[in-house]
Amino acid sequence: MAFSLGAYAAPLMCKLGADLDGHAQDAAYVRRAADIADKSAGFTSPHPNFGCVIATSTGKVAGEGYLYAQGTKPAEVLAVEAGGEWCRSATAYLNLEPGDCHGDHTAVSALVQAGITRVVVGIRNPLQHLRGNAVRALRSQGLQVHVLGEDLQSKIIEEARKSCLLVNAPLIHRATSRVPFSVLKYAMTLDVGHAAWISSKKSRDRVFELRGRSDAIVVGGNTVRRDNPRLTARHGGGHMPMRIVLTQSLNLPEKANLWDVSDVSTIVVTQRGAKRDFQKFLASKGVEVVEFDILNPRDVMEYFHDRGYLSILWECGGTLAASAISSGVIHKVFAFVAPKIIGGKNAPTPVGELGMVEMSQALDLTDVCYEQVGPDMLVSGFLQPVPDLTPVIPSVDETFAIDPSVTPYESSIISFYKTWDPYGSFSNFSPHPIQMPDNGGDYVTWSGVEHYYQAQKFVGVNDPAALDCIEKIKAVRSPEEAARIGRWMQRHRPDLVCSSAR
Ligand SMILES: NC(=O)C1=CN([C@@H]2O[C@H](COP(=O)(O)OP(=O)(O)OC[C@H]3O[C@@H](n4cnc5c(N)ncnc54)[C@H](OP(=O)(O)O)[C@@H]3O)[C@@H](O)[C@H]2O)C=CC1
Ligand SMILES: Nc1c(N[C@@H]2O[C@H](COP(=O)(O)O)[C@@H](O)[C@H]2O)[nH]c(=O)[nH]c1=O
Repeated sequence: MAFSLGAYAAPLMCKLGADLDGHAQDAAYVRRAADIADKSAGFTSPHPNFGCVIATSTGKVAGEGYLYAQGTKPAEVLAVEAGGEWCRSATAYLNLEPGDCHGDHTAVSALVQAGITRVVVGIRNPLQHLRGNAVRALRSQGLQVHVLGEDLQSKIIEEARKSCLLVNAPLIHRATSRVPFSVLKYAMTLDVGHAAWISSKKSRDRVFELRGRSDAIVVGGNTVRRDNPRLTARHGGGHMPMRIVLTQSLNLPEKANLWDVSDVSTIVVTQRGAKRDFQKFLASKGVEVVEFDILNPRDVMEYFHDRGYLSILWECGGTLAASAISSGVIHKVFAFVAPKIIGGKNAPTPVGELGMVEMSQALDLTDVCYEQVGPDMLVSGFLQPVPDLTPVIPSVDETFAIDPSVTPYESSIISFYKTWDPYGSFSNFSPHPIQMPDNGGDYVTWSGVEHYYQAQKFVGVNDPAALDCIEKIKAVRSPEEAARIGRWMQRHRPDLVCSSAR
């Protein structure tokens, strides 16, 4: 049996719980696929989180894998590599119907070639142009495909399906609402949302993790003026989100931690025409400024959706939080509640004025979780439930397997900013290897365009550090990692950047 061991693919010959049968077994393995899929949240963005568990006919797990980062091997490929010969006549459990960024149905081919005979799919792909394609392709190859909620229905199956919806909530919300998935996070005492440090060190470590799962963090002008935050994910080696400041006045200090963009970028979003000189000052610091005619959270979020952002963490104060909630752009809330009371007649609230007067108008959270983090309680829940994308059509007839609730893409616009877009294979981040000539004219294979692009910044520079950087870029598995190394080096060692790339 040829097992290829790796951190993201594991051969296992154990049972998930004793004597699982029927729906219970299907549900348990799909949940497992969802659990491992979640391990790489943040790194996979803008891709969804994919997990695959392969179980033999006797219910033993032969192999499993999850997508480590965008552009790396699909979960299904890792799982069949780990399972080897044990995959013959086995069942593959997927939390999400595979997409097809390679244009060649890599995940489907891997399952078919490994001899898998049955596939259980947690949820269909929420993206219209991918939806139903892999299910149809697998069925056309003679595999039995069961989609939870369509071909399998019971309480336990419904719970497993829910775990699949939750693990890819950002993608599903983004696909249906056309704004990035937004999480509002705040810390409060038992009575108020004070400005000073409220939550414990453990809670703050948890915040770093939350930051690492997000594409960007949003704060308002007051928070920059009063807290001078850094908004970095300081949990070691994790994904670093961008920082976004929303300010109408642009009345911001010249000295601020957010203007240090050597490790991570900052975008300031403001009202058109605001303080032109300060805009120039920010630009000179490497901070991007974006102007809006009228600054409101919905327009800003639609803009960041179009720039390809998947998930946003709002760490603002109550004024902006209320405005964002009222605009309907906040999907989930994380409230850290510290067991302290500070009182105060004019004490700030974590969410400002929403115009509600009666408790019957209060917004209810759904799928609420309570978790003790050190001395604090973390209460989280959805302000907008994860949309249910189950098609109403029977899954046997795949011809009409298109979700009518997802707005069709404008036919005149070709979208390829992100790899999951309909023309995503044109994206720099698409996982297609390319061959390019080196200095001697010999063709060298690069993992993708982004790898090649980043490395070109340092080509021809007579310094061992430049060569070392090129080799590092070449070696990493994902385009995102290549981009991170290239951008980091460009900021920290501009002297290593060749003149044509400056
Ligand atoms: N307990 C906690 O978890 C947190 C507490 N805080 C505290 O909160 C205080 C700041 O609170 P607060 O002023 O509410 O928060 P913010 O500064 O986060 O948000 C308000 C500011 O956002 C800008 N803004 C841009 N667009 C809008 C809009 N459409 N609606 C509302 N504001 C918009 C304005 O900036 P401008 O004035 O520049 O135009 C406005 O003053 C600080 O003392 C900070 O310490 C902050 C974050 C978390
Ligand atoms: N006060 C408060 C928070 N405040 C948030 O954290 C920001 C500071 O981030 P940084 O500069 O990166 O450490 C601050 O501006 C505000 O958005 N967060 C919490 O987890 N707990 C707390 O008690």
